[in-house]
Amino acid sequence: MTSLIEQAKQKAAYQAVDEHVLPEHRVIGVGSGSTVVHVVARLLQRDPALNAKTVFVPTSFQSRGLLLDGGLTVGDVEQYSNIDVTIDGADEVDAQLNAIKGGGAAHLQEKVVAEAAKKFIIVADFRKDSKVLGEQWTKGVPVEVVPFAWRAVLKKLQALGSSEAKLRMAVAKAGPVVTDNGNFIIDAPFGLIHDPVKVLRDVKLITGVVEVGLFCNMAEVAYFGCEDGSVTVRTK
Ligand SMILES: O=C(CO)[C@H](O)[C@H](O)COP(=O)(O)O
Repeated sequence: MTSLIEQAKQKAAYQAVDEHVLPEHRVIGVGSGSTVVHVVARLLQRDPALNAKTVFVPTSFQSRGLLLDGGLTVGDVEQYSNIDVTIDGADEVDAQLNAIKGGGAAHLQEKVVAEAAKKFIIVADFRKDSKVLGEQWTKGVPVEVVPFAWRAVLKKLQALGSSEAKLRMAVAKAGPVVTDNGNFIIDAPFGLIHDPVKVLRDVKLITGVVEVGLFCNMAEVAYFGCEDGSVTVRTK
């Protein structure tokens, strides 16, 4: 039986695809994570003739695999820098639609594909819905760093007020998580983030930081699957 959370993810994903992936769209960005699995499932329920005319731009090894397994045509932002719409998950979304992303360590490619899109849509379950970032997602802001600089970046993050910042360690491998881009991830908690743009700027200015998992002023709409089976749609 599907759990409440899985049902919530599915409802949000299906509604977002139904409302934002249009027959005339030719290039669709596809985010990463467990909610995006439902996005791809819904895309695969479309008319196969429509999918055959469409290119899908993945944001990670995981989402590329989902698309290829579904027999869809994949492309990259180098070939397709104008994306009609990108749909992605999030770790937390605030009242203004700013988001924390990178729980799956894919936020660099996710941000590039989101920024290349005319519309960026977030799909999530009820646990991700917050007023202020840092309320629900307390693991910290994911920060992708070049490996040789990680200790230097960690010190700078601590100096910026993230005293609990730490290198993300792998689970089924000794040592750190290595991203799809060959980098490391530092998770940097900043408590409640009332000004995510400032945190984004401050962290991005640290030399050695590749990308910060704060997506500010990017999403047009967020779909949250709720516990009661409904979907909350939040627009800017
Ligand atoms: O940002 C991400 C990966 O880098 C994911 O979109 C985010 O972690 C949400 O994942 P899930 O849908 O599994 O909760």
